[in-house]
Amino acid sequence: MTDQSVTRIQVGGTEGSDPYEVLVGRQLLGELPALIGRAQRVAVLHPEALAETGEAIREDLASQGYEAIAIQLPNAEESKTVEVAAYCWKALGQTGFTRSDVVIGVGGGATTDLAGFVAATWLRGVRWIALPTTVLGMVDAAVGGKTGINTAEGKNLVGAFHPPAGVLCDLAALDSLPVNDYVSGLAEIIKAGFIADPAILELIEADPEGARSPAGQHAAELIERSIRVKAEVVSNDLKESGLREILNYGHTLAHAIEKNERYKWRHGAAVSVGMVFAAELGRLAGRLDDATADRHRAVLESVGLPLTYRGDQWPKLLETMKVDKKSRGNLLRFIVLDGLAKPTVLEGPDPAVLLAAYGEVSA
Ligand SMILES: NC(=O)c1ccc[n+]([C@@H]2O[C@H](COP(=O)([O-])OP(=O)(O)OC[C@H]3O[C@@H](n4cnc5c(N)ncnc54)[C@H](O)[C@@H]3O)[C@@H](O)[C@H]2O)c1
Ligand SMILES: O=C(O)C(=O)C[C@@H](O)[C@H](O)[C@H](O)COP(=O)(O)O
Ligand SMILES: [Zn+2]
Repeated sequence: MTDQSVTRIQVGGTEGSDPYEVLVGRQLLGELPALIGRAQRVAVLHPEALAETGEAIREDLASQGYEAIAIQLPNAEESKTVEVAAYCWKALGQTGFTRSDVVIGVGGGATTDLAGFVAATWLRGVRWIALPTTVLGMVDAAVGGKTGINTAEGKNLVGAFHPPAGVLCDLAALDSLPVNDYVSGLAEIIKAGFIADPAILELIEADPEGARSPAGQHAAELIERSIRVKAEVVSNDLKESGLREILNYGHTLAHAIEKNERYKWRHGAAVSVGMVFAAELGRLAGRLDDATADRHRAVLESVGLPLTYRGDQWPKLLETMKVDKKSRGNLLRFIVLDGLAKPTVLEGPDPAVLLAAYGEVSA
């Protein structure tokens, strides 16, 4: 892809929601006014790490005549709390934010989850635009309209389905991302490879070192392929009545690990361990062949993602997994693979099989 080209990926338009586009390219801010539409006020929500970017966007919008405010959020998972949401509601209230005004979330997945949630709840729902600045935000969090915050009991337990009006993925933003965060986003890209698009796995396996950098030869292709996987799924099942659950591959254990680590682990790192666990669960349940299960370890390790977690934590993790959103009553449900790109649900696995699968990821 040349610097000038912009890829447009359509999303949604089902279940009463408006369709929107995910744009991937560079210098996309010129697209903002069309997305903002006739709003008078805009609020630019950004993390501390992107203070300059947030202020530059605010100034640019103010110079175009919008009443623009910037709301600075804590970095990373610390922003996904009810206290931070309340801080934003207060700022919107004091600015006189009405139903025709627009929230803009500029940052990683934590920022866009929080910004989308604030937009979903303010006046029972105002428009919002996502400007993801991490790989993970571009390929997953900003697309699909899942917004939310954490509670003391677990990850993303409060939220709403509230799709954005548009998503602008400016690849230049990735140049300032620490390598650890870039690699964390690869976990969701690899997830897309295992559940739907094995060409992703082949691209990474051919050049794992290149995959770790935005300068890598296939960076844009990996991002676009993953967005297409997500767009296809959420366009067919926005509110997760079935199909969308496949995007939760690896997440049942991952969310329990994140909570156990008080959200100091990056989401992608936890998803990496969670996918190895899910692969072992699939294998032990007689669904997944050995080669595909082993391929998880190989590709995740090749880019530097973790494969194991503390063995002594199983009872706590199991307890947390019970409030996973895929659970139904006392029934635990996991996404596993019947084969490469063949995701399916495993309901109520034998506790001994669960424990054995955890043994395979225990450090
Ligand atoms: N809604 C969804 O469908 C969905 C999907 C996947 C993940 N998520 C959520 O996304 C979150 C993880 O997102 P993430 O991995 O992007 O992490 P993040 O949002 O926590 O960002 C990681 C760190 O990078 C900083 N940062 C962001 N962009 C930067 C840039 N361009 N340059 C320098 N620093 C930058 C952030 O301030 C933060 O400190 C989790 O809360 C996860 O639950 C949501
Ligand atoms: O979009 C989805 O649906 C996903 O499951 C994508 C996940 O990568 C993402 O982490 C999501 O936030 C998890 O959703 P949750 O409903 O399990 O909180
Ligand atoms: Zn995720």
